Amino acid sequence: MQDPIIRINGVGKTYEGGFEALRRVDLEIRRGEIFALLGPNGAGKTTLISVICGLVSPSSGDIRVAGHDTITQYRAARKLIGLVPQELTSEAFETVWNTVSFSRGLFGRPPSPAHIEKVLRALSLWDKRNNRLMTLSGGMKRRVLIAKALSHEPRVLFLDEPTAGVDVALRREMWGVVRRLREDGVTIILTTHYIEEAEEMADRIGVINHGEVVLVEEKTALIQKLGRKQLTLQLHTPLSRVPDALAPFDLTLADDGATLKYTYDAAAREEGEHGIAALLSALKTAGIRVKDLNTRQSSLEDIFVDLIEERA
Ligand SMILES: Nc1ncnc2c1ncn2[C@@H]1O[C@H](COP(=O)(O)OP(=O)(O)OP(=O)(O)O)[C@@H](O)[C@H]1O
Repeated sequence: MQDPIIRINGVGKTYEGGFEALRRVDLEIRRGEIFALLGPNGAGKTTLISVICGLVSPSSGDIRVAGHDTITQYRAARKLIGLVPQELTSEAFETVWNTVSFSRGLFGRPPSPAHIEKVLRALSLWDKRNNRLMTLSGGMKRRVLIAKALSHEPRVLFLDEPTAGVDVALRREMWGVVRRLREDGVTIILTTHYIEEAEEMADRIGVINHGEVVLVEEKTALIQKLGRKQLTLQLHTPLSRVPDALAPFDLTLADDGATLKYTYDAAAREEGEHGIAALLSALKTAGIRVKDLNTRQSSLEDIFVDLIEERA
């Protein structure tokens, strides 16, 4: 495997007052991936991002960004990182161009109008470059946040809940922006409360709960591995109970007597003893006629809720 762009090694954080927000986190972020960090409120997502960005010092462990230690080589590490916070701070009277150019200067980079132009064009902000921030729509302000974070040409971009509180159209637009950045080779780490966002965007997913990374997995593998499938059968004639012959399938009969549900591991072979083909044939033998059927794959949301509840 390629060298990871971020290597987090045994990182813990205990805040003053004794609250342990992170417990021995080990995590590697791959170059060029979109990594979604999921977790309930207070799980430690912002703390982890802040530690990686050098805004909060870890109580234990160490972090390397492209080989640079975030404490002993802070400037070199920080230069490679862009951080998109949730909200714009008060620069209402500044123009888009000045705000973004100024951000670049903060990282000690020499002025580069060509780079600022490229960023503004990529984010569809070029026409607005001379507008004051206060005159922009919510969606444009979000894009300015990203432009600022990209002004110094980082290789890793952190997005802290990039679409919190925005409408569906804008959320989709933001997803498009993030995907294009990835195509440019930027590694993206985003935190989100929206499972749909992780499901849509991420290559890999990390789940953090009570300061611990409880799971890291490729998104597709995660859905396949932990996902369950549910087969719903609409029966021709309602049943009063599930016939004994079907007991091995562990079916549930809805109150109307006409809906049977069968839940099974998505990873399990469907042809097995308890597979769908076996079930359909057993139904036939039992003389139960099926009017309609459909299957549903459990979503990442189902998986996530199960995981968090398990560990609560
Ligand atoms: N400066 C601080 N001092 C003491 N405790 C803190 C401090 N900052 C955060 N915490 C606590 O650490 C825990 C983790 O907070 P953090 O902000 O990292 O969670 P989060 O996963 O980002 O949550 P959310 O989804 O609500 O933003 C919380 O219980 C929080 O109250």
